[in-house]
Amino acid sequence: MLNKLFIHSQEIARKIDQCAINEYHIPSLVLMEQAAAECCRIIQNKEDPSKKICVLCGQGNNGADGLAIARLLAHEGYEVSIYLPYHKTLSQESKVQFQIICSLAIPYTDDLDTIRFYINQSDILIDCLFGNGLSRDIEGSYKQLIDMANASNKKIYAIDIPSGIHATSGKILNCAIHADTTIALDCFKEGHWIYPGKEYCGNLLLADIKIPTSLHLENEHAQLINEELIKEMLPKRDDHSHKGSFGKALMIGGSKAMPGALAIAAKACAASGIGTLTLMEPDCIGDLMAMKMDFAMHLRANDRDGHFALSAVDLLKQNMDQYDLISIGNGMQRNEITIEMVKTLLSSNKTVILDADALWAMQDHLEWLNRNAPTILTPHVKEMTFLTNKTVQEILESPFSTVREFTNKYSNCILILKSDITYIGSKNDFYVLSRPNSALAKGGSGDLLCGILTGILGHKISPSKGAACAAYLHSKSAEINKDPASINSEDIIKELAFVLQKLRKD
Ligand SMILES: NC(=O)C1=CN([C@@H]2O[C@H](COP(=O)(O)OP(=O)(O)OC[C@H]3O[C@@H](n4cnc5c(N)ncnc54)[C@H](OP(=O)(O)O)[C@@H]3O)[C@@H](O)[C@H]2O)[C@@H](O)CC1
Ligand SMILES: Nc1ncnc2c1ncn2[C@@H]1O[C@H](COP(=O)(O)OP(=O)(O)O)[C@@H](O)[C@H]1O
Ligand SMILES: [K+]
Repeated sequence: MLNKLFIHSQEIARKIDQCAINEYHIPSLVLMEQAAAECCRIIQNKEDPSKKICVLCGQGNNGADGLAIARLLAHEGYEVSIYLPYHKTLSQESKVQFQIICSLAIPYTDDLDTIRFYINQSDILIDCLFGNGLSRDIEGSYKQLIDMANASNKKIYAIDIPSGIHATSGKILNCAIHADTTIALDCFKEGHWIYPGKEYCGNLLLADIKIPTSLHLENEHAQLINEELIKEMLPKRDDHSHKGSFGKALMIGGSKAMPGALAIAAKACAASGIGTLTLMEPDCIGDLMAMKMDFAMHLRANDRDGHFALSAVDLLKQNMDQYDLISIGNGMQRNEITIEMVKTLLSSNKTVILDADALWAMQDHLEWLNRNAPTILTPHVKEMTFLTNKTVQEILESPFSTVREFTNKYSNCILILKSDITYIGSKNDFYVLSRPNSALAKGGSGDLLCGILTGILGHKISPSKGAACAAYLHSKSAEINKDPASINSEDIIKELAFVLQKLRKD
């Protein structure tokens, strides 16, 4: 049973396979048999044995997996046919698997017209043309096969990764199988979690092929966030505690035009268990904030034109030492004063969370991030353009390397790159959260996350683990039994209490 869901690049996944074979002495065919048995078990659980299955195999080891899967499915009583290219081009492992197929007399062909017939006769296709070894554009008969499979409208299971999707970039190399289900082998590949690769996977599952966990941990990896991981990491709350045990937070933000952003963040922070919370807001919204927030204390700063006046910078300098962690940005407005306040905070030794307008304020001052205390930044993809030289398109195409480049450069930063998939990186950890939910595709969702993050970081937890917990809590609390169009921040904050309770109890 896999308790950690690792994500690797093509190169590292290959290296891990090779290490398992050469250094741990697990024969390649043993790994393959394990992979085939798991795939067969998954398919058997979903498909009746009366179904006819056509397995499309390539010349490499993804194809060898396909031959082993075909054999096991035939053994379970499915009617199976196989496409296999000309014998001479096959990998060593494929040649062994092919001999077994021949001795069992399972029908196979390398002829495109015959395979068209087999595909039409089948209920299900299994795509084993290319896996982690795809290295260049697909042309010729392989392209014809992929087009044929996609046009057939049959249900398709892709093994390891849909053929045509590059395992690191998630890009389509000329054409790709559009799968209904993809069974990743041993680990996820980065390309499973980048568009368009993710979309081509359909329902994405992971098969454990029993490669030692240590091999994943000692190589560069990311982990997919799931409930088990969060249960392990979520900070406990000792009953013999006091308000000082759970952090003293200051949240800075708000303006006449956007008081709600700070209010939402503050409520989410309170609901996440912060010990004490103070809101620093411009005076013009002070009364409103006091009415909205029973729980918080208030540090009112002078206002000008509906936002902080310059004197807020001095007020911050005089007061900031009292707090353990400070967030800044929600509903704050983009102006020189925001830049000055961010600069002040980043010259301190406090844990700082930069959100929303505070991220804009960083665009010409990235050197401020070279500090000893942790800085947690929460950009959505557009805000990420303030922090790199990349365009939105380039960030979307390379989220793993975008985050890694940033955290390699700013080694005490934790970056939460937000979209319907969220990528969380630090110098030591990398987490990916994928729980698409249109309930969160609304203004204010980012403020909620910032509040939950501040609340969780008040507890004793490393900032990157805290960031992973906050991202999970945020999305899990938005999974409410209501139409997503109507789910609002109040609903999500209420649900958070039950999500936390369940995670801590189980
Ligand atoms: N024991 C193990 O190691 C385990 C491996 N496992 C399985 O192995 C899979 C990886 O196997 P793999 O490395 O053989 O790569 P695979 O994806 O089958 O294709 C490579 C072949 O395709 C060729 N080729 C590439 N691009 C091409 C193109 N555009 N058009 C045409 N040809 C192209 C390439 O040729 P070359 O580039 O060398 O000229 C080479 O011949 C992995 O996904 C998993 O399923 C698991 O069972 C776990 C244990
Ligand atoms: N379709 C979606 N599925 C899952 N999460 C989403 C989706 N759309 C947005 N989110 C999440 O909601 C939050 C939106 O943040 P942001 O864009 O900063 O919102 P705002 O600035 O309006 O508060 C992020 O955490 C993002 O990951
Ligand atoms: K495949």
